[in-house]
Amino acid sequence: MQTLTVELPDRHYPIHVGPGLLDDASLLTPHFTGRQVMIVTNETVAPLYLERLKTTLADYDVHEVILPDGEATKNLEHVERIWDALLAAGFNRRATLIALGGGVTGDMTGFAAASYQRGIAFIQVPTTLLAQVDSSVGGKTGVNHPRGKNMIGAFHQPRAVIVDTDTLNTLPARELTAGLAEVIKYGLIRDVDFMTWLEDNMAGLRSLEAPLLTEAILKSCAIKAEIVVEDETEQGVRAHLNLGHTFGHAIETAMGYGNWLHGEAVGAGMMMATGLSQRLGWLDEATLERVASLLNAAGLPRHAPTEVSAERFLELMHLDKKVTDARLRLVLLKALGKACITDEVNETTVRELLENWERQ
Ligand SMILES: NC(=O)c1ccc[n+]([C@@H]2O[C@H](COP(=O)([O-])OP(=O)(O)OC[C@H]3O[C@@H](n4cnc5c(N)ncnc54)[C@H](O)[C@@H]3O)[C@@H](O)[C@H]2O)c1
Ligand SMILES: O=C(O)C(=O)C[C@@H](O)[C@H](O)[C@H](O)COP(=O)(O)O
Ligand SMILES: [Zn+2]
Repeated sequence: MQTLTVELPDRHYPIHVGPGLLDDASLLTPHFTGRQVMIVTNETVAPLYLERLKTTLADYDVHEVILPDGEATKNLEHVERIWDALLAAGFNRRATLIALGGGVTGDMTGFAAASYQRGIAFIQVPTTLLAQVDSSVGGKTGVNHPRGKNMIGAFHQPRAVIVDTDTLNTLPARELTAGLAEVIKYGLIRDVDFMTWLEDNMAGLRSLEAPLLTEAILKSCAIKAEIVVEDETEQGVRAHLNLGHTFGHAIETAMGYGNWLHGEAVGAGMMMATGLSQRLGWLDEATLERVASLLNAAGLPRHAPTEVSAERFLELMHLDKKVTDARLRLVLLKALGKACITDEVNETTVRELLENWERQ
């Protein structure tokens, strides 16, 4: 097992990464704030891992909530199911929530923890690659609104992140690929050497070679932790983690939550952000090709869906949380490994990109 620490100014928490960690009570119990524990998971993950985690925690007062699966369930109705279960069990402020599953489970459990009795402790036990490299770290929690992605939420940091890398063995290939989008993101925004490493090792990652996956998870979490420590509530540099997301979230919302996976939409969105950076003269053609090849090698889409017109894109992109004073604020690339946030891109240039971008 290897451990990173997220060293926030006033708190810190561990990210433990390794095989078999679901069986290790000593990684979880020191972070409990009392004996009451509620595991939140979904109907796909529960048959795979819930009993094991409950056995690990047999000495505690452990309850469970099993939610339906899917991005379309990431809403207040299902957070309410968690609140209801906590109240029905008579849980108080000393209760601890555990999110066992992917980013959907983690985001909703985190938000339930942020809001139940004005805030209780929670622990992330991510079981998708995407959740292990991104959503379990950093404390962004929340739900979607029919009008826009992640529109309702709170910053609420977990007490610990426990990444059992064995759980990736049951993950469908499409979900692994979606997680690779966020892994590639870290290379693009901050670390060209990591991007080169990904180019060299993409085939091994996709065939679930454990040492490679562990290295990719550790590197991704290290980059994310570094950025979150610098800017916990996204006043500045944290927005770099949003590369491709202004386009990507528009795709997810326009297509109906769950039809394009988050990672797939971010893959196409990163390609569009890279294309815009090239149009602005910041990147050359060869760099654009290099990004396209890496996304392709990961099995990610590079084109936007035909169903989303330029007009609809722009409408949804204006709902992005980074927008200020009605101006789009986009995360683009000044160079490979060097992200920037800008509100100086002329909307006509964005419209031209959207009108001419190949659709699939
Ligand atoms: N909070 C953040 O910082 C942050 C960062 C990135 C993404 N997100 C959010 O995360 C969500 C996407 O997360 P995701 O990609 O994990 O999706 P997800 O939670 O829907 O999980 C993907 C699928 O894999 C299944 N699954 C989970 N673990 C499994 C396992 N080990 N074996 C087999 N199946 C398994 C799930 O049941 C689901 O069907 C989006 O809502 C996105 O907005 C949040
Ligand atoms: O942690 C962050 O900050 C991120 O932006 C990570 C993203 O991968 C993630 O999808 C996040 O939920 C997007 O945040 P949002 O504020 O645009 O909803
Ligand atoms: Zn994301």
